Amino acid sequence: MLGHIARRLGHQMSNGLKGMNLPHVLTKETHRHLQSPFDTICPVSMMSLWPFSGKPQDFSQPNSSWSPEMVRLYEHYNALCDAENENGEKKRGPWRKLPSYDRTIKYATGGVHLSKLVQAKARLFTRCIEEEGAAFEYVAFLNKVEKTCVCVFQAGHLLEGAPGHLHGGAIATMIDTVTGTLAGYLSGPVMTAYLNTNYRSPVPLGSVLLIHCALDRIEGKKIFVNCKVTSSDESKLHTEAAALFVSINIGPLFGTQS
Ligand SMILES: CCCCCCCC/C=C\CCCCCCCC(=O)SCCNC(=O)CCNC(=O)[C@H](O)C(C)(C)COP(=O)(O)OP(=O)(O)OC[C@H]1O[C@@H](n2cnc3c(N)ncnc32)[C@H](O)[C@@H]1OP(=O)(O)O
Repeated sequence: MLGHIARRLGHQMSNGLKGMNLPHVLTKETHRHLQSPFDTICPVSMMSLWPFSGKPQDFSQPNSSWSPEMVRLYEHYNALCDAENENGEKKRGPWRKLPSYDRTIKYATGGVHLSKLVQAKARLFTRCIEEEGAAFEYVAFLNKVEKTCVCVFQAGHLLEGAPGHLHGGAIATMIDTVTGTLAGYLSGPVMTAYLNTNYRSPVPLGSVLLIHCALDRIEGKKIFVNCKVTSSDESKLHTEAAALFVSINIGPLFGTQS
């Protein structure tokens, strides 16, 4: 039910919202799935789930803080999104650029325990610093066929850990985000159960990195994803990780019991 909505949302997000009337889709989907007599979350079907006042800002578009290497890699993966067939005609390939917003769903409040103020001010952690280039600059691409995701990440000056180097928590945050996005795309709403991270070599602050994630396997509601973080030319391994995501019921995220 809500899983279906979220999965559809994930698909639409990965399609870049092109040509979509999302408020309409969300309302239609929500109505379609929440009007069962068994649903206890009637209020959700009454409200718009569209979280943004106007057109949402996609924070994974190039901005003036992006280094030439960041732009080069963005353009490289972006070009893979439009493949050509044998006649030289443009067709959609397996790659999709994923848009990135500073919130996902307005009414995914995080639970009834949150105050209205916290709900109103909540932002996705990786998109909470407004100064361009200061923290997490990233863009992710999904390969639907291979069930992989690659993220180009430029680590800003506010993410320092050891002097001059990237904080391990910032690296783990990005791995969680990209592996979680892949798991969420494949299985609908999930939460991280574990994220085992091995830091192999330090990352100079300001570096551009590649985060490669791939699905290992799905066992029931468990989604296992592996991840490697390398330098932008892939010659240096910085971090390896293995993550387990578990499919969840998103009712509690809407402040309901189901
Ligand atoms: C909605 C839209 C979707 C669209 C998607 C695309 C859009 C993308 C947009 C934006 C991208 C942003 C992406 C950000 C991603 C960030 C994610 C986070 O950081 S989440 C925060 C940190 N995580 C927690 O706080 C969890 C806390 N833990 C829990 O809530 C529970 O423990 C949970 C949900 C993980 C599991 O609880 P249970 O009650 O549902 O399930 P049980 O029965 O305990 O476990 C199920 C199976 O998993 C195993 N399991 C659970 N935890 C395990 C563990 N730590 N290690 C090993 N196995 C574990 C169990 O042994 C069991 O296995 P057996 O079915 O018996 O084979």
